[in-house]
Amino acid sequence: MDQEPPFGETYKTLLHNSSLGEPKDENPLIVEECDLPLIDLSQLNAERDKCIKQITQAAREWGFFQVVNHGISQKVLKILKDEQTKVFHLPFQKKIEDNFLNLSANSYRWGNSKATFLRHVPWSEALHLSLADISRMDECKSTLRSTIEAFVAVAASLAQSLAEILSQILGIKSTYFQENCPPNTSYLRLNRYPPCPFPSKAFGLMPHTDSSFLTILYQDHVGGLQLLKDGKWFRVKPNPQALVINIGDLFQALSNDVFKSIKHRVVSSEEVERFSVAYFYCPSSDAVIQSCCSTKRLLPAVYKHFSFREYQQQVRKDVEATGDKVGLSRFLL
Ligand SMILES: O=C(O)CCC(=O)C(=O)O
Ligand SMILES: [Fe+2]
Repeated sequence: MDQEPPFGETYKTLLHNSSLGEPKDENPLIVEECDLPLIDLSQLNAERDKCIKQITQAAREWGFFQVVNHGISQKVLKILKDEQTKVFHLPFQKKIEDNFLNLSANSYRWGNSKATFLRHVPWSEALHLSLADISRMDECKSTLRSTIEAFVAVAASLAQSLAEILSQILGIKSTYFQENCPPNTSYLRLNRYPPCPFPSKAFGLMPHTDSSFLTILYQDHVGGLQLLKDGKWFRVKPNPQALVINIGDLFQALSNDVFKSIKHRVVSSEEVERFSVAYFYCPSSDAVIQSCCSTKRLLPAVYKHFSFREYQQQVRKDVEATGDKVGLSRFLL
């Protein structure tokens, strides 16, 4: 189909060599179903302390949880999925045009041109948008744009509220996120995972942690998201009413390892395409991340101070050099 990126042709050699020297999987065979903690955010009104405790506990123990009554209507989520489908179903040649949807260069991404192993090729395509880009989006895609804007407006305030809740037990001042994450410093990523003929050889998205403070994910009904907990991979069962929240590297560093940025990956289906939307709550490039050592936890800092710019540059450098991200361990003291 002319909508599909040319995975088979581009990665022919990697496919051919795929049994040779590919990096080893971490526990590839053990995949279990898991019931992520499911938190009803409407309880923040009636039983605030109990709900805050659930959120904090989930972030410590899992680094991942799901929320319902999150404020994003099912109607917005449905229109977003429909619009996302239309955009990714445009011909591949159109998607790689300069100025596609009037977005910045490299907003449309697929595969990984730097990969030297099939294991490092994400069998997926994505639109990676800085929030500042959204207002420039092509007028002829006005429904996509207005739906993204509706999603982002709620996601932004949800992200800030969750971050503020989580920061309470760390003793971080309540204005920290307001000050460091002004509007438009976060990112939105629309993902599409085409059916993959070799789901055991290539990931839809390889194991990674997110570089954000936290990520809000909306996944469709197909499934395929897995997370690594206690050395085992767990499938996250799709819940159409829920959003998935995960802690990112910046919160792990800020919390001095109290909250965990957990590795996750996507295993594609052989038969059906899958869509997801990820909102990465990020600070401005100049923001300095400094491990908090709250009065209750006088543990020495685990990480050096670093700016978000330094972190992003290091990630880019590692991905270019090896096809993979090293992440927080680069900044250990
Ligand atoms: O598609 C998914 O379920 C996960 C997406 C993801 O992890 C990401 O975009 O960073
Ligand atoms: Fe992710």
